[in-house]
Amino acid sequence: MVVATPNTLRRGNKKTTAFGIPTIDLSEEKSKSSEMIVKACEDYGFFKVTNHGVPNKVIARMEREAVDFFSRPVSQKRRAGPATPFGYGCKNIGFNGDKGDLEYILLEANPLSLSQRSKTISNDPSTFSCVANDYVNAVKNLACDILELVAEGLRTQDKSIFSNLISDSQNDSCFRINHYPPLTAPNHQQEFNHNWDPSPVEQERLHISPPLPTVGSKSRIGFGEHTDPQILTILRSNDVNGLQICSHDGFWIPVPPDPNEFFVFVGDSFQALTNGRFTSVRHRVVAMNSWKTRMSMMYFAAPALDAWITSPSQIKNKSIISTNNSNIYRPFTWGQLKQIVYSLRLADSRLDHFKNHTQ
Ligand SMILES: C=C1C[C@]23C[C@@]1(O)CC[C@H]2[C@@]12CC[C@H](O)[C@@](C)(C(=O)O1)[C@H]2[C@@H]3C(=O)O
Ligand SMILES: O=C(O)CCC(=O)C(=O)O
Ligand SMILES: [Fe+2]
Repeated sequence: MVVATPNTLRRGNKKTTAFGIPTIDLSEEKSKSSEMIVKACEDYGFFKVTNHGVPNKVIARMEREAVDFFSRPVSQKRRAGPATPFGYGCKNIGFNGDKGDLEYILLEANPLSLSQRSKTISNDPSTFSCVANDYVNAVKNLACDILELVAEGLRTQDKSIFSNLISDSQNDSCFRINHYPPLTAPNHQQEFNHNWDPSPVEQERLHISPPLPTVGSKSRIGFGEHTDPQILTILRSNDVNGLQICSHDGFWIPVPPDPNEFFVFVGDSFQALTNGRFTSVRHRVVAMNSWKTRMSMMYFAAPALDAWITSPSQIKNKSIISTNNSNIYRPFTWGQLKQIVYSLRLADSRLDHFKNHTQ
């Protein structure tokens, strides 16, 4: 795959940043932003939102708690692990041998689990769980607003058809904080590896096979290419680069970081809900010549485990579903998709398992 240069990235006359990422200002008129969001979901499965309404204070507090956690000695961080899949993880992603150059915490996004898990994460668990809850609620509201705008843009009768899925009290959403080491600061890197590398005994137990994957000589894979399985992902990072998205024509597009704004990813479930009109965006994180640590926070908005993921009949008419009227996927529940997701590798494509045979 080729890393695109800025010139190859500009398409049409869409409102974009210098690097071609569609940007939607949520303070604009609803009809305009809903149309732009639908277009961005079709063209990229990815966009940036400005004037998102999430208070800076909520973001700053979450960032402070996360920085505090990752700066602890590894022995303390391990009390919150290993990630199975929730908890503290280091270099291992999922259960099937995927590796990345990062450490992370993966949390269930509901208040009860957050409060339980906080006890292993922080010396002041009630503050951590309160701060994480505030953050999760704020980004969940943002995700609901975006899903309502999508419904508006697709002209569905029920404007809450998608947002209801993730606001359900049984929703299975999760929250992840990733922490990537810098690539080029030798001392820092040494300290990072010293702190993070599992012992030889643990390496054997975890079936670790170094070295970590690379792309070219001056970069290392932080988080390998994949699509997110949920409906929507809401990402916020510090000002360190590394995130890349894959365009429909196969170019890796670097996404300039913007700590003040949020990035939104279409997930596999949204692809199925729109009968393939939207496609989930492949993305990855590549550590490149940076002296700084990247830290990103992702809210993965998912429905309840028993919720059916199927394209609503209202949007199955030809004017809205772009390709054809027939269902690409047979109906499945989020729980069924999740089971497939965890049986596969990071880069695998999961929706193929639910394709209708006539396709
Ligand atoms: C290798 C894996 C990790 C993952 C579950 C999987 O089997 C395949 C998808 C991975 C992913 C990517 C997006 C999110 O970060 C995540 C939490 C998810 O829902 O799917 C991770 C899973 C994980 O790290 O547990
Ligand atoms: O850390 C990032 O910037 C993105 C990570 C990601 O894609 C994920 O955790 O699913
Ligand atoms: Fe992702």
